[in-house]
Amino acid sequence: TQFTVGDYLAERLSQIGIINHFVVPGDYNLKLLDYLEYHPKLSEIGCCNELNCAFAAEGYARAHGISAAVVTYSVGALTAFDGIGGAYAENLPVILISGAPNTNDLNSSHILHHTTGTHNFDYQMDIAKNLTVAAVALRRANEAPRLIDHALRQAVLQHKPVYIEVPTNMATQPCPKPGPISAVIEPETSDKASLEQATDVAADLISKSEKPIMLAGPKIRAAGAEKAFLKLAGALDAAVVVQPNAKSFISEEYKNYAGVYWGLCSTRAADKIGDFADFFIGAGTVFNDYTSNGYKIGPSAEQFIDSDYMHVSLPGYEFTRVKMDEFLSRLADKVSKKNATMVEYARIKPALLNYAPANPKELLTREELMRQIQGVIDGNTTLYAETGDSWFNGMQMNLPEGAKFEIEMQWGHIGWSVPSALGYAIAAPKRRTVIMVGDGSFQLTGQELAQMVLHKLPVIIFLINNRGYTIEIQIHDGPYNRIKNWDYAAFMESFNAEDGKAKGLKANTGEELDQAIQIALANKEGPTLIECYNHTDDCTKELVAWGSVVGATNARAPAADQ
Ligand SMILES: Cc1ncc(Cn2nnc(CCOP(=O)(O)OP(=O)(O)O)c2C)c(N)n1
Ligand SMILES: [Mg+2]
Repeated sequence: TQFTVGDYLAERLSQIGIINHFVVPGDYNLKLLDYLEYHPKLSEIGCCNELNCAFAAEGYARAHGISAAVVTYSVGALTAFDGIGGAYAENLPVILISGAPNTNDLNSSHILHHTTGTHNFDYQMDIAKNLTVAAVALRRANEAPRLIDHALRQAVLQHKPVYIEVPTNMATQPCPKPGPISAVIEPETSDKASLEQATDVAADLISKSEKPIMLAGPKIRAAGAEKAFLKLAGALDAAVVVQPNAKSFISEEYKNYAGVYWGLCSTRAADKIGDFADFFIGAGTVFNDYTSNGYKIGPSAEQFIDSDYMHVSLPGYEFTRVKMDEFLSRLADKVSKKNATMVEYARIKPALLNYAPANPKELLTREELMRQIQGVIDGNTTLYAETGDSWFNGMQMNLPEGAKFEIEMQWGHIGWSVPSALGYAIAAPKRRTVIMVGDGSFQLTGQELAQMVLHKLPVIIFLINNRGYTIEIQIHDGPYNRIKNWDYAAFMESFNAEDGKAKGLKANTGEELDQAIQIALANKEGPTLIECYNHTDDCTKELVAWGSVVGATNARAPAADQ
């Protein structure tokens, strides 16, 4: 049969490593979906809506490295864009593929369905350009190979989302076969002279410091620089702290690990050893308003080196085209031991958080809830922490070697965790995926549990029901933070319909939670949701403190000269 544009796109998606792609069908993309299904190494995962489809692809990329979501034009893509903005914010290469009107209609007087009913067909591409690092529209079959390869290469190199628009009559068009995939995936490398000079300058700054500390930020995973970071940490033998949205990117059992560096929300006295240090060697850090507690924590520019995927910032210097991992690895060859922060940390290192068991008959407290969730986390577990007090509860969890932690602190879209964890579990079915999600967040996207039932994914969902938007209450309260309660356990069971194996359980006491967890761990045939009682006022002290700082930061008056 004739090789087509649809075959080209399918082959390229498979060649960059995608096995499952996430879809919501629509008449603008049905033929394209057929070609993806024809491909022997691609199979689709259907989602209930396009926001969840984009989030599921985002989660697949967290576990698998790269992903694709396929949606229909306008009514599909516009909600998918919310998840794509999240993928951009979180440095995840999601390839958003959208159906589009037949090319014959684009410059005609025809009015088409799913559009605003005008002759303007550009609004979708205009939005896509703001939320991706490459946005292409396949208007002629002979251009498809070049445009597809360009978009995919930008996703692979920059670890950011891209957009490919496929008119409904394009997938079937004849198209040349692809050349070697190296054209798309060949990595970039540093400019040699810049790499040498950047590491000379950095080594000199470090030699002049007395107590350097290392700080891993959220972009270190996207840059694939974790090993190089540890090579430098080993050469220096300095203390290592991580930003909250880099938790687990460095093993919490690493000999020099000193906790999450997040001011008053820190763990393991990371803030104290950070205050002791006189120089920060950062990698992939982002001090946004939430991770800097209202711009109140973090090193001064004079005592801070940082690096992103392809550039390095040092006091008085900026080097472009220097790759983070190559920079860290090369720098490790040029530094000598400077372990003052590890010597000091040995003196101040606190005992690990360890709550005493509560009376099993008593109403669940937050501490008892967290003590029992801690017990579920083993070296094969990935813990998802949804926006809410789950951020602060999750942050305090101690992760054994091999455990992973997923959070979305830059985009911070409530409801992200359930669909994202679906994608994650599809990519990594052998891992134990556990979600901590509040009642408010869950109400946005909980229906995606249906796919976990369909695909028999044994995800464990701790639905923390504190009757409302507690994180918002702590930032600024009002009637809008109260929500209608659901029967979340029944909601979970409702997805079984005639043949599912999901379980929806309620836990109001320590004893009920313990029993529910045993049932959840034994349920290999589907997800288990445990609706946990949590009194509205029983939240972390960190959320209370952080909420007031963030609330005040949000409320700053306009600067006088604005
Ligand atoms: C898409 C989206 N819409 C609104 C918000 C604002 N927001 N952030 N957190 C919340 C409430 C979260 O409530 P829950 O999930 O119940 O969490 P907690 O009660 O804090 O444990 C809102 C409404 C948001 N972060 N994302
Ligand atoms: Mg809540």
